Amino acid sequence: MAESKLLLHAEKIDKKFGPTHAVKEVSLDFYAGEIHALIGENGSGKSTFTNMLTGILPIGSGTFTLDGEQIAPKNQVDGNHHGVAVIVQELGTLNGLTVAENLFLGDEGRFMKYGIKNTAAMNKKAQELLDGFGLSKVRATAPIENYNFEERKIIEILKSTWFDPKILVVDETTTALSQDGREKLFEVMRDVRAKGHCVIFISHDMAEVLEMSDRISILRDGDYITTINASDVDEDRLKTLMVGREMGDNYYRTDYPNYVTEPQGEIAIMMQNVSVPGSLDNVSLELHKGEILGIGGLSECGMHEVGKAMFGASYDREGIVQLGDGTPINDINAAINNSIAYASKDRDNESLLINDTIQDNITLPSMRDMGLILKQKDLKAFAKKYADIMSTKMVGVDQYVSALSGGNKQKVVLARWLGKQSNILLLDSPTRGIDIGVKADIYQLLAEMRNQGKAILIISEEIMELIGMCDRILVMKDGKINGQLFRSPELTEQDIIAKMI
Ligand SMILES: Nc1ncnc2c1ncn2[C@@H]1O[C@H](COP(=O)(O)OP(=O)(O)OP(=O)(O)O)[C@@H](O)[C@H]1O
Repeated sequence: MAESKLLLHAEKIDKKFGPTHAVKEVSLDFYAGEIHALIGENGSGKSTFTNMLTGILPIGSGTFTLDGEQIAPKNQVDGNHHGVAVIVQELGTLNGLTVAENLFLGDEGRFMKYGIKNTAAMNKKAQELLDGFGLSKVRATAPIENYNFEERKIIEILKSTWFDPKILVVDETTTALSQDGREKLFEVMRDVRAKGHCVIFISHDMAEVLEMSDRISILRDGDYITTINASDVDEDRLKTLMVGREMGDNYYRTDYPNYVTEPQGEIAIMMQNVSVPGSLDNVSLELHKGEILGIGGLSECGMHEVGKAMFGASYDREGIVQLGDGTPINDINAAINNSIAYASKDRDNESLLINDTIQDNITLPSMRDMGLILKQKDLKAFAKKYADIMSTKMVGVDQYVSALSGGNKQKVVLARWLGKQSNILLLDSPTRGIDIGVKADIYQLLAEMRNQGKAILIISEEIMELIGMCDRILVMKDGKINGQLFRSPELTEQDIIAKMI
């Protein structure tokens, strides 16, 4: 750690949501010039703790003292004015506004003169910031909706740092980013530390936590457990501290089927010459029954459109998507009727009915299989069964999804498709935000489904996940497939990266 000046002190910070005691009198010190990781299982209180610091949530009780001054931000903009910024887990930019308006949201005052906003000056300043951040292709005047999830995340990184915050909270952001986006974020985090400020870094990736942080604090079920120096622990020790028990280190599949260059099994679904403007350029691929097919690539390679296009959810799709028997899949209804499941990377906007209950979210696509008369009791039991299989941390299935932690929301998405018993699963970033314990369970579940003959597509930014789980990996670049690699114990991250760039 560069310096050891106390920058932020949290004193008995506490928060309850009805019956859920999310954060229990947590006291913690953060120093100037450190990257301080906050780790814990899904629902352990990490986001609730930092959301109180950054003004997203009101403080239940307790105090935050930043640089000698007690702060209790009323909202995120107020937080910014107190020197704290956050990059949130989901989308932190607002639709309906331009890029420039998003960048300066709450800070428009700096461009006001005599009560009139100088939009030209605001756009000019925004473009300067974008250019300086290596984002020249993003136009300050364009609506934010013109940009995809990752681009919006990068814009959000810029938004959270241009005013030089003393504390930057990075809440499970890396899994939303591809390799190059991640490097950009790490660069920003190192810069904040070098300036003698502090990064609070929330991540479920233990290797990344060890690589990036100076100190690590652990929360378990809302309780503060301990703080350790990153240099004093290894991954296994961290995992044990986090979950409170020893963890095996075999997450992934250990089998290596002996086909080497040919996928086997019938074709479940295929794309032929599919193009989507700006994303996919004449892509053809086949997904087989009993196969886990991976798709990887750098940002802007188009990989996140593949799942959408196969699910019939892309706008302006050209080309053919059909099942092995020729049934066309041109819209979401046809996809669901033909036993196809899709989990989007943009979980809150595209996968969940965020203002609805866990029960509705899980039962929705299965209702059509449950007969004409739906009994509340049966729907509830159905939802509970699959939420429990996914170890969803919740008060009950009548709880709103918006009240769940990020990782638990993802469990609800997976529980929905598990309940539907879909034969074709198109999973974009399936373990994004999921803690290591549940991650291991999901991998086991996917391996079992594969053995039952289901066809599974995993689109992932996590190269190790692709290597560990897939029979075959397609690497995309510039909207096209740039290479194919087969499962092998010899396959390395470098083999995949080489085809990405
Ligand atoms: N707005 C809310 N209303 C009710 N309960 C909530 C709300 N926000 C969070 N909770 C609950 O508080 C607990 C802590 O959630 P929190 O989001 O802080 O966990 P987390 O450690 O950040 O998890 P993750 O790793 O999944 O992001 C969870 O049980 C969650 O369901």
